[in-house]
Amino acid sequence: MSPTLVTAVADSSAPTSPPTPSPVLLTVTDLKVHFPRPSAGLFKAPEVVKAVDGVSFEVRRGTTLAVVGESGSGKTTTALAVMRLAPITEGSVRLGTTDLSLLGDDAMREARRRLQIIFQDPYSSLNPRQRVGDAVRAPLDLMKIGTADERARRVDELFTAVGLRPEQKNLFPHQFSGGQRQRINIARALATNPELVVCDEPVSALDIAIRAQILNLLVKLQRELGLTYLFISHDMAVVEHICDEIAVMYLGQIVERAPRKAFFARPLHPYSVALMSAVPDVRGGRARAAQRIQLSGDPPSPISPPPGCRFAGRCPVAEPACAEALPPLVQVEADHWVRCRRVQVMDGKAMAPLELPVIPQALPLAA
Ligand SMILES: Nc1ncnc2c1ncn2[C@@H]1O[C@H](COP(=O)(O)OP(=O)(O)OP(=O)(O)O)[C@@H](O)[C@H]1O
Repeated sequence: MSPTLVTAVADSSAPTSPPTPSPVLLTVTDLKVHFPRPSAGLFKAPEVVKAVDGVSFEVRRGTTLAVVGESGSGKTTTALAVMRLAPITEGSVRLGTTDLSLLGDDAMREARRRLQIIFQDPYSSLNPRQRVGDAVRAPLDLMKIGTADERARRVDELFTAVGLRPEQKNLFPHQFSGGQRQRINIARALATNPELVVCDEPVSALDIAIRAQILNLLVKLQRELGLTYLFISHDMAVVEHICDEIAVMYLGQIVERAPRKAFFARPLHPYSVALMSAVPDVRGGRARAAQRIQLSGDPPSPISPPPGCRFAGRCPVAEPACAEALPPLVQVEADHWVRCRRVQVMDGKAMAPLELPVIPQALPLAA
């Protein structure tokens, strides 16, 4: 018997331990992206838009972290900064052991093969006058990867991987549907064999019927190629389908971070609870929509965020103290982090100050 088989037999009687988590691929530490704006008047100081204001997270290899939040919360800017397509004001973005924030232009060009992005709009992200095969091959040409024959073979392989036929490479973008165009964008993003793929709302411009197909394709490719996704979305139903972990952003900061199961079972931050209560498709169907937690007002300006909790002015359970000092992001349960002074921990269990509305049991249909 070979030593490997001996080990396998011996292990079969051992108690099963939880699977070892994969190593961290992406580490974002205290990321800030501040955009200067010209001053509004001759004697006024220039203003700064604090689009991302101290964001930290990690993504493990082969897993998906979803970043959610309302429009303007800083999701896209975070994604662009990770790609080094938005200027990093402070903080660091590490891919494995490489600190992307320190790389010069040449080194960053080289690093780009390891991380790619898929944008929201499958229409505008393709050049209408370029054959789609050339578009998919472009990153390989640009980075001088492989010979001409190898690049051509790779394009065929990529078309097949995303569910298209290699012969379709000679067509132009207008000859494809929206879903097919997004498949072409995915093929292009995968051309250089990246480790990290940043997906910025990749299905929100598509018809509902096509969304599930593209999400399933992303899941399949992740499984087959061991991809790591940073997935930006405002759609909780989409996120529940695809993520392993979730981070909720509000006005440039993360207010809650948790594994998918824990978050969808019981969000803890009042903003997360309000977001979830507004989603008719996630847990509770229309009954949930009828009991929506209405938030009053708009988020404050990212130019002059309030000194305390940034959500305090709209929070249904805020106390006066909430407006005084910014609460830190605190770990309240295993891997579950919340930025809210109202979340208390008792006997190792976090208590939410605002619970999701109770879902009435569906009534049986009358005979
Ligand atoms: N280049 C820029 N210059 C100045 N302000 C910017 C710039 N890019 C983004 N912002 C501002 O930063 C804030 C965050 O924007 P961002 O697009 O990251 O939010 P988002 O959560 O992705 O929203 P959406 O879902 O609408 O794209 C917004 O107030 C936005 O107006």
